Amino acid sequence: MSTRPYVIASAAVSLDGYLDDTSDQRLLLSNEEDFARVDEVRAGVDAILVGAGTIRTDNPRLLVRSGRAHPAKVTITGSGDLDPAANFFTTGDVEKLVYTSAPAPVRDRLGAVATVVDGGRPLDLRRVLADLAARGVGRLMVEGGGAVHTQFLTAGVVDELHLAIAPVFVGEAAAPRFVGPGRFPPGRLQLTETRRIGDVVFMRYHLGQAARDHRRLREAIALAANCPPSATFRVGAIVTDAADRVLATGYSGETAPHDHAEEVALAKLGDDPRLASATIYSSLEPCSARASRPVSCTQRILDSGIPRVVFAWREPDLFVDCVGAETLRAAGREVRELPDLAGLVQETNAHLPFRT
Ligand SMILES: NC(=O)C1=CN([C@@H]2O[C@H](COP(=O)(O)OP(=O)(O)OC[C@H]3O[C@@H](n4cnc5c(N)ncnc54)[C@H](OP(=O)(O)O)[C@@H]3O)[C@@H](O)[C@H]2O)C=CC1
Ligand SMILES: Nc1c(N[C@@H]2O[C@H](COP(=O)(O)O)[C@@H](O)[C@H]2O)[nH]c(=O)[nH]c1=O
Repeated sequence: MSTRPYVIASAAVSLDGYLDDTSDQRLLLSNEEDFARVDEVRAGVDAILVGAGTIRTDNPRLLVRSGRAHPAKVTITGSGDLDPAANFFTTGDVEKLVYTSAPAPVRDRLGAVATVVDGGRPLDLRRVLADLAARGVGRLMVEGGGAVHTQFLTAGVVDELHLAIAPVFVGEAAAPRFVGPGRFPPGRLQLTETRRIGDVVFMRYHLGQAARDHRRLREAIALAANCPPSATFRVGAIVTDAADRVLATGYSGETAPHDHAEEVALAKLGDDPRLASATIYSSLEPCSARASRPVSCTQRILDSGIPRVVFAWREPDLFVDCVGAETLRAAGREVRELPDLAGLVQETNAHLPFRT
């Protein structure tokens, strides 16, 4: 069972690594097009977190500009030195959560405008994240500032890092840096995207387990290219062990026309004991009902004991109403959806009349 949300850390930085300058005016490092990209990311998460320092300095609204639903807003503070009239609290009809190491005085100050939650003393990020997950936050965007980014990265709780590099120098020693000193995750991050956005360069990295998931899921998606022509979904699946070694692969129609990718891969493993700590990657959400065979892939995964399921594309309502992800989660399995890769799966399934 996942105990924390999927965490995306996001920042715009100057060429010399600063988040802002020391002036009273907020430094706009992103350009218009890059702010639109940030807006897309905001629209795809359940909550946005910034540190109390950012609320004091920027007075941000943290809303989605493009008319879609606003995510919840989250902050962390020790002092509770936050103005109840700040935009963070007064804008957007959404939940505002304040995690603090001093709940009683902070509740006195902010209890009327936010839900104040005990974050432990000292504040424990994993406890904060577990509480957010329990409140239904599956995806969290962390926008900063520097103290917050440093702590999330050094605590090893960041899955994706989004960095926009702006073509300016700040050059002030007292300005906030993207991160301060600390014990960061060792080794090189996995660079998964670079994009030129006008004069800004956008870079996306995956870290830790998220990097392994991203790589294996791309491989599963690529397997679907082997599927024979069909009037149904073309899907690829890979089962890995706890050390990320491939145990089995499968693709739709591999051994018979009605085969699903997951059932092919699972059939190759029988009741292999390594399934008890395995992950199954599938380009499509595992089916929960099917016309061609009596047992769904969701049921086969449950029967196999596999504790983790990672998929890219939530099944569109073309043939049946799929509740695979919900069913697996309800049974206590960890389910990771990587919607950023759904477009690749849709390309492989362009023969089907789904709408995006
Ligand atoms: N370019 C960009 O993308 C972004 C830039 N920024 C910039 O970053 C700057 C702010 O960064 P920074 O000053 O580092 O502040 P942060 O936004 O990182 O907030 C730091 C504050 O958060 C609270 N906090 C952090 N960790 C803990 C903890 N473990 N326990 C309790 N409270 C904690 C404390 O609040 P308290 O003091 O109340 O106890 C602390 O002072 C601003 O200039 C802003 O413009 C911000 C976001 C994005
Ligand atoms: N300056 C800066 C960012 N700043 C972030 O945006 C927040 C303000 O958002 P809003 O309330 O929507 O105006 C601010 O508090 C900080 O978290 N973000 C970026 O992607 N690029 C930028 O150049």
